[in-house]
Amino acid sequence: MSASSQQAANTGLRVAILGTGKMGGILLEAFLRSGLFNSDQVTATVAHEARATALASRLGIRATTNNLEAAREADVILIGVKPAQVADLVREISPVLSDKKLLISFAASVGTRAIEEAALPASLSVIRAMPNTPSAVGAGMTALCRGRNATLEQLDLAQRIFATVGRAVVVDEKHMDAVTGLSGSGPAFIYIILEALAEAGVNVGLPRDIATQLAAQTAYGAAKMVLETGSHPALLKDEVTTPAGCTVDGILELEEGGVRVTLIKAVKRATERARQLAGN
Ligand SMILES: NC(=O)C1=CN([C@@H]2O[C@H](COP(=O)(O)OP(=O)(O)OC[C@H]3O[C@@H](n4cnc5c(N)ncnc54)[C@H](OP(=O)(O)O)[C@@H]3O)[C@@H](O)[C@H]2O)C=CC1
Ligand SMILES: O=C(O)[C@@H]1CCC=N1
Repeated sequence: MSASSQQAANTGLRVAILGTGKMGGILLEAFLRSGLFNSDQVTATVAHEARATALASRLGIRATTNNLEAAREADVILIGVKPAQVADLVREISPVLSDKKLLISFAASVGTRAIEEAALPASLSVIRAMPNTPSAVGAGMTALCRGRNATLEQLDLAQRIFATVGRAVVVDEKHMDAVTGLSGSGPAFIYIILEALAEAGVNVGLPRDIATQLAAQTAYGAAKMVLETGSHPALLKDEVTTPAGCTVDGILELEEGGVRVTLIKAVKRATERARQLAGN
């Protein structure tokens, strides 16, 4: 059963998502679907009134452009604005922050220390998360780390929250930009690979809808094999590669095209950029 179809125990907590754009919207809808929060426990904020109105009427939640009001009533505050906006937003809501609230930022690049320094009180509990968009279908991957004031219980709460939308792991904060470059940006890299595989299927004569299905299910199956067998991907690849068969010919093309190096460089570039995003 996928995580999205599992009902989670309601936390009984009030939550505010400040910056409910693409990622925030995906998390919000998934949390509501899982039963983790009911619509009357959630407030979402955005920059534009029209978007707030649309969100409120579509999801039956309270949506506003007023961050202070939303944060005042929340036990858990999720931050999903652009990295360069995080510090200002935290300063804006500081008058209503207290030791009793937990702040979880899922903005790329912004460290827990920077958030703690922008916040009053200085003892605010901060957790940093890096989710990804497959959270929309319960197949998300989120990495979490805690700031200096967050307790293990709060980290556990954050892990339970994100586990309702997929897998959630705890990492050292020093790894968060690498996580961003790999699993945060990763879905975009995989979509390009799927698009290319589907195009390849069309090139060898398959109808596009079938080719897309074959490509996506093959990627899903291969990913599931890695996760569920625990086998090294190289060993699983060897199972497919019949001596003097056709797979090895395809692999030769991949190696000649530098697919490994290209993917390594893509994650490296995304990680390097993630390190800079808080600044601009
Ligand atoms: N997209 C992804 O795959 C992932 C994104 N992230 C992180 O999530 C964050 C948002 O990214 P994404 O969702 O892609 O971007 P979006 O541009 O879709 O979302 C940003 C949201 O912030 C809102 N906003 C802007 N200013 C304010 C403000 N002052 N107060 C309240 N809300 C405000 C915008 O409102 P409006 O809609 O009205 O313009 C918009 O809804 C980033 O920090 C990113 O690093 C993390 C993991 C994955
Ligand atoms: O592209 C970005 O900056 C965000 C962070 C990870 C995924 N999307």
